[in-house]
Amino acid sequence: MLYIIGLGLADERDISVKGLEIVKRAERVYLEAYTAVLLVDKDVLEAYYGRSIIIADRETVESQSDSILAGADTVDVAFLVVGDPFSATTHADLALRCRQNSPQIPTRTLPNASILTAVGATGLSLYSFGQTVSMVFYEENWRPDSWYPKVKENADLGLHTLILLDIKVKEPNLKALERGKYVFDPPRFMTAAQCAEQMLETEETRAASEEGKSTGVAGKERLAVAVARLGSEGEKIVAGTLEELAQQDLGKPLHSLVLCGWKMHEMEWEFVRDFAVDREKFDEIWKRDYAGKGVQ
Ligand SMILES: C[S@@+](CC[C@H](N)C(=O)[O-])C[C@H]1O[C@@H](n2cnc3c(N)ncnc32)[C@H](O)[C@@H]1O
Repeated sequence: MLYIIGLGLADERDISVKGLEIVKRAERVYLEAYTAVLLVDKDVLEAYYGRSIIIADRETVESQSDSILAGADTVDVAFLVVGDPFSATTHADLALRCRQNSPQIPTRTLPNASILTAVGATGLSLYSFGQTVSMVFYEENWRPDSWYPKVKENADLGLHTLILLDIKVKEPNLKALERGKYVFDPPRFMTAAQCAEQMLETEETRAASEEGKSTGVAGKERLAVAVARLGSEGEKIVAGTLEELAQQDLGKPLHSLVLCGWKMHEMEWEFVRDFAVDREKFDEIWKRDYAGKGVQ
């Protein structure tokens, strides 16, 4: 059996009791370590679980899954995923390969907390979120803004947008590669401030280009909520305009950003304003542009 086990969001103790029992008795234990990370290192997990763990990077999971699935039709293999295994990740692929395997490999999933629901701690109603989008690191010649039309679609419906931020682990260093050397860059995690900055830049670029490309959905005075390390003791939530949040340092990863929808309800506003960098400004903008007004 392949057990796909969610680890939750913060540390080694967020695994469920059921999950831990399986980890303790499984033949092999893998940790998927590229779509999200816990706030603790592998050795802390190993000490708590009493098991050694094999790190499964993207290459292993996507191109060498046979090594993970080997023998899983007869023995138990545990595949650990940070957060919830089927939330904002692509592990349906691994489960599908189990079905297609001959003989078929039975699978079982153990769900856990996910950023998709933990974000409710901001006070924004999960009923009022539209499609989730991802923000990748802008590079010198590559500044993809495919997130923009999706944010616009959500905004047209008055809905909030959860923006998940880029994680780069085990990326080959391109300069070294040109010299024939295979070395990895240090891991990089996008901050909420970097995300806000990129959004403002895209809005500005669109405003300066052909008419109609800029809609204001990522303008300086759009209200948003930045979150860091949700679910951990040191979690942080800060609300403000995109311009304000581009200046906020929320500390260690992981971070996410929520862009507030026009229909932000009074009850949501009351909750969120407690996290505001500048409460007066937050209130003023909410009353002027939001407060259930619908599309502007
Ligand atoms: C690809 S998603 C993986 C989601 C995971 N499977 C889950 O269910 O939460 C990873 C992104 O979610 C966000 N994220 C995950 N955990 C977080 C946390 N505890 N606090 C804030 N953001 C988090 C970050 O933006 C991170 O880059």
